[in-house]
Amino acid sequence: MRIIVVGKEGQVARSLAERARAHGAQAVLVGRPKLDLADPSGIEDALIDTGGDVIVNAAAYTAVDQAESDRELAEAINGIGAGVVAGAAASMNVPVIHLSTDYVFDGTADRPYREDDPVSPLGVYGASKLLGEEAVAAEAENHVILRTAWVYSPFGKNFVKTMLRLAGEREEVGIVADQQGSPTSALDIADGIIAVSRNLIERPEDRSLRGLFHMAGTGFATWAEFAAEIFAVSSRLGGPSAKVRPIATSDFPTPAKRPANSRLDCTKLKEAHGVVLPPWRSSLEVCVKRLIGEARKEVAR
Ligand SMILES: NC(=O)C1=CN([C@@H]2O[C@H](COP(=O)(O)OP(=O)(O)OC[C@H]3O[C@@H](n4cnc5c(N)ncnc54)[C@H](O)[C@@H]3O)[C@@H](O)[C@H]2O)C=CC1
Repeated sequence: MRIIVVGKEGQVARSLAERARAHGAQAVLVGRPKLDLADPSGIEDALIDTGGDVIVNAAAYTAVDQAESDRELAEAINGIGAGVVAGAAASMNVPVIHLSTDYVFDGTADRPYREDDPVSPLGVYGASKLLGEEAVAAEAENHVILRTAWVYSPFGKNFVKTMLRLAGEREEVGIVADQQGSPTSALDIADGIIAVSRNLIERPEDRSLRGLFHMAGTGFATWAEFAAEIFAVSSRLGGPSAKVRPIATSDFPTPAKRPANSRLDCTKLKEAHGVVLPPWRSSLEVCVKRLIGEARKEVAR
């Protein structure tokens, strides 16, 4: 199976590149300058030129706060560009897997969100990702949209790397304790995407495999609990650690509002695709171990 991955540098794109081989698959990454989601004119040609059995769109405008003052570009990349990728997949007659976000919800529900719950994004980023969901569904019948949340990995910028850096600089960090979600390893997302890809290719007529699904790490936490676990694992491994001071969202104002409840109910994915991501704590341990190991190697060099 040859997977065309849109995006070259992102957490999910790099995780797909790393995990594909372990699954006997090949991931071919295509991104700027060859494919720019903000420039629809070159997208289909770049995808046809790359060629593959399935397209995964792992690229997006992901700067949540910056998007508040950059609506046009966020909508071009996350909305229009995503639709053009899906349209190209349809004309190539291959399935498309698109990534979306918990930020399509306003976070006011008192239980984990299901796929058919009403959407109501709080900011420009969430609204632009919702446009993308609608465009993908309109352009390609043979699609899967995977909403995920709180993504971290050994790659790029993310909460785990930020916490480990801060632990090296401070004794205490203030972390919001009134937002809940599921920390999700991009490496687990990659494993999940590869399993979903195989299902789509092996069962081209099965409609239950197509459509919208939630895919996040198993179990829930607040950001403060997530940070405390990062420090606990790091400290066990002899890495940097800090004390977590729980704070309220209102103590940490940001340009974009975040949902208080980002919990995603992933039952539909399990029932249709047989995919369940591992408990968030076990995947977090793998990532922290790897980051501390890499930092030690760097120092030894
Ligand atoms: N990071 C997170 O916590 C969450 C991410 N998601 C979604 O998951 C997907 C993957 O996210 P990450 O890997 O964390 O993102 P990332 O921010 O690590 O990577 C985004 C990638 O998109 C590429 N990109 C940006 N603009 C582009 C353009 N105009 N043309 C081509 N490529 C472009 C970047 O170069 C980068 O490779 C995205 O769709 C994101 O919206 C959903 C929920 C949470």
